[in-house]
Amino acid sequence: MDAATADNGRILLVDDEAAILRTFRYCLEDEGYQVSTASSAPQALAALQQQVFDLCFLDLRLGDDNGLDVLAQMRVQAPWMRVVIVTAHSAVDTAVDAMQAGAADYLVKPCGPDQLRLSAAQQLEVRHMAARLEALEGEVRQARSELQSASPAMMAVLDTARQVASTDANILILGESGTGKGELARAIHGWSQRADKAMVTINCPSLSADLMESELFGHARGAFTGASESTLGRVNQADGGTLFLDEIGDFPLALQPKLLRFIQDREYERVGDPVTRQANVRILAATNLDLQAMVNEGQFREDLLYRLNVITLTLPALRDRREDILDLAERFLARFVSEYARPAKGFDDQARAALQGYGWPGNIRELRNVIERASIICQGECISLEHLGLNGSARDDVPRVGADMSLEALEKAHIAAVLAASETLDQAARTLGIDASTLYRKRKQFGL
Ligand SMILES: Nc1ncnc2c1ncn2[C@@H]1O[C@H](COP(=O)(O)OP(=O)(O)OP(=O)(O)O)[C@@H](O)[C@H]1O
Repeated sequence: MDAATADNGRILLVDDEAAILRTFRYCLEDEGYQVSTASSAPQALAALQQQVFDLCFLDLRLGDDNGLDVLAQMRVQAPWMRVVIVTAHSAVDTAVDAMQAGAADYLVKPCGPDQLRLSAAQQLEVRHMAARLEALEGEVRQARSELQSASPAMMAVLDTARQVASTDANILILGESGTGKGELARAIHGWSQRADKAMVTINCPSLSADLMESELFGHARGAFTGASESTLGRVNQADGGTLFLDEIGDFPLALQPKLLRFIQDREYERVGDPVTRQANVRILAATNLDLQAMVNEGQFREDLLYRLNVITLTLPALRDRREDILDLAERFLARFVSEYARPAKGFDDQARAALQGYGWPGNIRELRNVIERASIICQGECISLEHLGLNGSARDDVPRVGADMSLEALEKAHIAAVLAASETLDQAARTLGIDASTLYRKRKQFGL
């Protein structure tokens, strides 16, 4: 017998015969459903106002009340709820009327426990499928609206992403920081056949090699000091679904062979446990680093790179998809004014021109932050230039020769500005007069 939980199904029994309510209740509770009862029409309708039900067994003969009227009110109050009419043999005609009025099915009394159980299981399956469909439609709407774009460069990336989403190919998502790599990974998972399974994200820079191994693959109890309980690991959680390795460039070099083996053979061992386990996981990875340069430097394994980048998607920087800036700004504004209950409704002409013309080195993340701040400080309906603070932040970032700053701070600011203005890392390296691997090292050193 399962424990009764709302997840299994919430059922309302409506009958004016106490004995029937009792027997039905026992039978359905034994199946693990959560059951409530009502012995009159007003009680039934009151129950619907207090709780959400997935299914109702409704006897149409309820004292003086007309069961068909009750059904009509139920359809208005809880249109998602499946209603099964329970009727005497002599009143089957009314049950047919009830089905025309929206009931899902009917049972003829006396009905045995098997019939009741079967009916409940069938109706709840339909209800759960409808709920799942609703959730999926919501996700699809969400993914569409979040990632819609009018920029040819971005549309091309989205087209490829949709096409490859349904395959099991590993995908490497490249792009500057803040371009929406995490957002795209979530959308790909949502478009894939694994959408109803988990997407598990690991943020690689946050973990050392040892911690990463046990986080990824799990560990046995006592495997190391402090391992007081066994854990299953993220790979296990992602079984059947997607594992998203964010900032893969920071994945510990020492652990890369184990990740490679897992990707190749889908096999792994927990730390401190020799049993070989399997998990069917699709890998998405993202980085803003130049992995090929890292391979050349001996910082990243080439064989792992080739496993990860079966498909590579490169997200354009925001300055290269200017068609989307105002649309994104308006969507962020709508979101934040509603979140913070602020009065702003739009942007004036100067603010629009500034948003459109700015370089956005921090990409969509920076745009989002600018709009969040503007929506909070703007007291009126129109956001203007002063609320955006774009000139101020740009001035602060510009290094001035001879200013009171260290050589290192000057170097960092100059590299950041050149990176923001360059199409590619190679171009930035050429402008700076250094080679790509030196640029890689400097970016790492300065956290750019
Ligand atoms: N198309 C979009 N629509 C709305 N918001 C977006 C979109 N793309 C990204 N964002 C938002 O911008 C911010 C940065 O996105 P995300 O974290 O996906 O970028 P990233 O490229 O993974 O950044 P990093 O490399 O720094 O991890 C997040 O707040 C995200 O919700």
